[in-house]
Order: sequence, then structure tokens, then C-alpha cells
Amino acid sequence: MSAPTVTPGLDTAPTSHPRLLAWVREVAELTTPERVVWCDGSAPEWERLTGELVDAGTLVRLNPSLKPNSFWSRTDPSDVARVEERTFICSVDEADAGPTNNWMAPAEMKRTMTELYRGCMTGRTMYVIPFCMGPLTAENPMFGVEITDSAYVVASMRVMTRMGQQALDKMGDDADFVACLHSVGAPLAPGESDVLWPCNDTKYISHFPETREIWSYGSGYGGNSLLGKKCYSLRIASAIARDEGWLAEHMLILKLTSPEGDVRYIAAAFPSACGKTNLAMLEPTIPGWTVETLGDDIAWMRFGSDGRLYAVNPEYGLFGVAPGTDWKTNPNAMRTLARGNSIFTNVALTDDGDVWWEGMGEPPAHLTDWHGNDWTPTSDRPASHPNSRFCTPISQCPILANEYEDPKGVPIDAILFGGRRKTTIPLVTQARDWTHGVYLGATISSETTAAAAGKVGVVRRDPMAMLPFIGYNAGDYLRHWIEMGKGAEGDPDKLPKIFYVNWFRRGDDGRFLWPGFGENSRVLKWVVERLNGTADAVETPVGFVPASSSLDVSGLDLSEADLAAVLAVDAEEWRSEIPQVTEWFEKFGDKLPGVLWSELDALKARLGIE
Ligand SMILES: Nc1nc2c(ncn2[C@@H]2O[C@H](COP(=O)(O)OP(=O)(O)OP(=O)(O)O)[C@@H](O)[C@H]2O)c(=O)[nH]1
Ligand SMILES: O=C([O-])CC(=O)C(=O)O
Ligand SMILES: [Mn+2]
Repeated sequence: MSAPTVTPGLDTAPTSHPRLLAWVREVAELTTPERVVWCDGSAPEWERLTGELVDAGTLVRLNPSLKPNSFWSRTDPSDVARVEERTFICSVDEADAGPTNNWMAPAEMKRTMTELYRGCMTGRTMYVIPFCMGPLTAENPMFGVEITDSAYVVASMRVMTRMGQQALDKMGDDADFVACLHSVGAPLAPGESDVLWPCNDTKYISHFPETREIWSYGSGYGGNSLLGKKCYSLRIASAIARDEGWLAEHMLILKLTSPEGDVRYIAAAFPSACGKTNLAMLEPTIPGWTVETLGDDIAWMRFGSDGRLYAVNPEYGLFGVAPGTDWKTNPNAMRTLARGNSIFTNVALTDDGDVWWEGMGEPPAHLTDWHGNDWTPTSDRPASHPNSRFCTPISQCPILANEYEDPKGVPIDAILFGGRRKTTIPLVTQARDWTHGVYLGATISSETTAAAAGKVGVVRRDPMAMLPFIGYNAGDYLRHWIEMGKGAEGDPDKLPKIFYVNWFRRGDDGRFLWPGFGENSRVLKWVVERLNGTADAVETPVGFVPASSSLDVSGLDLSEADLAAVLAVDAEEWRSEIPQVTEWFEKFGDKLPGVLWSELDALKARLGIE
């Protein structure tokens, strides 16, 4: 290595952006890849990369007559979900990471990770992916560039973001961008053959909010490696949004049209694997209502000149939970996937080259499971991983709303918060006002799911469904939400109304009390009628719940007892939540807005405590 080495691709960049060129060179010198490839986002590039991944065995091409241009992949069994324990907010000041994030000083993290990155792309290709979150036609397009040594990441980023030459051209020579560095952390010695899913036991998902950089190492799983998604559009963007007076949220966006043709836009925040994709693509069971999709995971919301809050989905694809998705629960997802152009990860493979997962009706007599082993219905292990995912273009969604490409976004009428709780939380509750709504969001409780590594089913507080995604101090985040309640130019009347839903309440026998999925349209109808002032509600200590006659349950096979149980506000259950909420709020010290303590005090008084 005495003569200066020339890395193929390094000196033939399709851009003259000085900062970008300098950064790419610096990373290449550190990570020593075999070659550098600038991704153009073209169809031939997709063909080439997926072809190479098929040759390597990382992808298996599905039967083109069933799932055209689609692929099956299996990860290393240790690399199946987000790793919250290994996710860091490296703000200069530790206090800025707050009580809910892991923190390390930026210089120390960079020292540690630089050593991990040194030579980490040896024997591999380094890809440069210019991308834009949100429409390229936005007034201020939100650019990023991801460097990665994973072709799977490149292919997935092509589905999930607007990327390639179009983004690079739009960036010109001086646009700002979030620098996103990713490596699977698995260099190849000369002659060493690759494994199907390279990754490293050491993992870091690090964010530098001040310099707007992301460094990810050791994992190929989407939530850790598709850096435009959680890392940029939630963690980094939430810090930008705090500074600039907007919101970056873990929310779906949908358009709801009533039989009379009235249009409402609804955003909803539920924790990971708690129903956003399903609600966003819902097929209403009540006649005359239609739902159209705008987004299923992330919403960026800014005030418009009319004082209303407008939401844009920054993503270009859907990275959805596979298990539970079928023609009964989410037919629009099935139609989207039937159009092909998708990557399936950790689902099961059928003998005729299609995909299968739990919740998709009767299993076939034989499958290849997500470990690559033979599987039959007598097996005592699931064929798909509970966090197996489909990655598919949102443009294929048959009910995608026209407004999807509008850089201005859509004016939000209602925000739903929600979580997965077996008990306590009613099907739907309307907040008394914005501050009470922020209280409800701040105290969301939900059972953990397989979307993150760790124990499943543990109830935890998940503020605005953003616990793993707030890129700064969560106390400051809640204060920011309270501030947003003043509205643009002090006009709070134009703010969305806030509701809290729970599709997951169970009876004593363990079954879901509410049928969910398409039937959730009944709850959306009640929400709209509340906005219109036409539906009755009962005031309870925790907010307004539907009067039993005001929720449309016509044609629904639901007993009176189950309806009452799913709407019930049991004061005893709520009183037993109070110590947990108190403990939760105490975590924030003096960062917690005082009005949230006042909300808790008022709730205690209404529950007859003290
Ligand atoms: N019982 C019940 N289950 C639901 C309902 N909606 C969604 N689910 C199930 O919950 C799981 C997760 O749903 P998703 O819609 O993919 O969750 P998400 O919020 O988009 O998740 P992330 O992509 O992880 O952010 C799936 O297995 C669904 O089948 C519902 O209304 N009732
Ligand atoms: O980030 C992921 O892996 C998928 C996702 O939407 C979530 O976990 O909320
Ligand atoms: Mn999510």
C-alpha cells in the first residue's frame, strides 16, 4: 500500500458538490472499499443490484407471475429489529439528549466509531445514495446522502425514498444534506466468501443532532440501516423541527371522505407495530365512507399561511409489518404487494415462489421458514418472524390520495394518539382541549412489540409514540408540543382536535373486544361527527367517550356487553395508572411543562384522589 491507491469510482463522481465530494473521499479513505458506486436510481441499476443479490443468495426472486420483480430475503437471526439499547443521541450537551435517550459525547462516539469504520468496507462496494425526504418540488427539499456497503440497503432505499440522479441534480453544488454513514461492519479478506446477511455483533445507531449527521454500524435491518427513515425523518428531523417551529412525528396520514363528500385529514401516532399501516390503508365497513392513504409511518407537520397545520409524508414507500396482513384485515396492502416491485424480509417462502406469514389464513403444507428451514403446519415455531416486513412503493397503493405529491401537504383536522393496551384505555376518547391532548399523548402507554429488540408485551410510556425516535430531550419535546398549541399567530382554533384510541382492549377471556381493522372506520366516523358537533359524548374523568348510541355499530356483530366494555372508563383501573404516570413525569425533572403536572392534578381530582 505504498503507491497511492486509486479507488475505482472515486474520481468519476456525477456531481461537483464540494462538501459531498470531500465527505465521500474521506469515508472511502477510512473504510477502504474495493470500489465506489454513485447510485442513479435507474431501473437498470435496480436490475443489476437485485441480480447481484440473487447471485449472492441474499435475495431470492419470487415467482414473477405471482409477485413480479419481487424478492425474498432472510436476515441473520440476530439482526431482525431496531436496537434501542444501541441507539444514541450524541448531542454536545448531555442534557439535550434527555432522560429517555442513550447519550455519548460526540467526539467520544466519533472516536469509537471511526475505529470500527476503519477498513470496514474492505472487499466490498461503497454505494453513495443521494436522496430527498418529501417531494423534490418542496420549497426547501430535505436532502440526505447515505453511504452504505449494503446493496440490500440501496435497493430498499430506492423503494423508500426519492433517490439517485434526480436528487443529486436537485442538490446542485451547495445544497445542505444530512450525511448518513452506514456499514454492516463485515469487511472481507481477499478470497473470503461472503455470508448471506453480513452484520456485526457490535452495533451503533448514532445521531449527531448539532451537525446533522447519522453514523450507523453493524446492522442491515431496515430500521437501523435505511437512514432516511427513523434516523433522519424522525430523530434528526425532530431536532430540526424544534429549532424551526414544526413537528416531525411517528404518524400515518389519511384522507377521509364522508357520504356527503366532506373531506377530513387525520394523522395518527401509534407505537411501532400498533396499527398505523392498517389504519392508513383502511377499507371502511360503513357504507359511503372512503379512506385514501397519504402516509403510514411518518408525518412532517408545519403551519400554513392560513394558520392550519399541514402534514407531508416524507417517505416514498411502505416498510410494513407482514404478519397479520391479509385480504381480510388489509386488502389494500395485499393489492399494493400484488403489483410487485417489493422486497420481503424474514417472511416465509412458499414452494411456488410466493410469500406467506402468520395471519394469512391457512398455511400451505410446506414452507421455507425465515430461518431457511423446512416448515410444516405441525411446527411449533412461527414460519415468519413477528417483525418480518414488506418494503413496497407507496405509488402502488390503489387508494393513494392525489395530494400525496403536494409539497404543501394536507391540513390536519384531527390527531389520534393510540397504543396497545389490554385493559383500561377505552376504544376512543376525545381530549378536552389541546393541552389535555398533549397530556394524553405524553402519557401513551403501550405493550412493547417485536419491532424493537427486547421483551415483548411490557407496558411502557411512549410519548406521542416517539419514545425511540425523539432526537433531543423529551421534556423539551413535550414543551414544544405545548408551544405548538398556541397555534400559528396565536390562533389555536385552527389546530387539529386530539383523540386517543385503543384497538387492543381485551375481555377477561383474552379475546379482542373490538373487531378492529375496517371496523375502525366507525371510530373515524365518530371523530368526524365530533369535529362537526353532531355526535354525543359522555364526559368522563379521562375525557369524552362516545355515548353508547352515538357510535355507529349498525350491522356489526358486537354484543351490548362488549360494546360497553370496550368503551368503559373504570375509575379503579385509572387510579392504579396514576403512580406510573407520576413516576414517568418525575423522570423529566424541571423540563416537564408545568401544565402537564396541572393536567395530572386535575385528573386525580376528577378520579377522587386526594
Ligand atoms: N387486533 C387488531 N390488530 C391490529 C389492528 N390494526 C393493526 N393490527 C395488527 O397490528 C400489527 C401491526 O400493525 P401495523 O399497522 O403494521 O403497525 P404500524 O403502527 O404501522 O407499525 P410500524 O411499521 O412498526 O411503525 C399487525 O400485525 C396488524 O395486523 C386492529 O385494529 N386490531
Ligand atoms: O423502523 C422500523 O424498523 C420499522 C418501523 O416503522 C418501526 O419500528 O416503527
Ligand atoms: Mn414506525
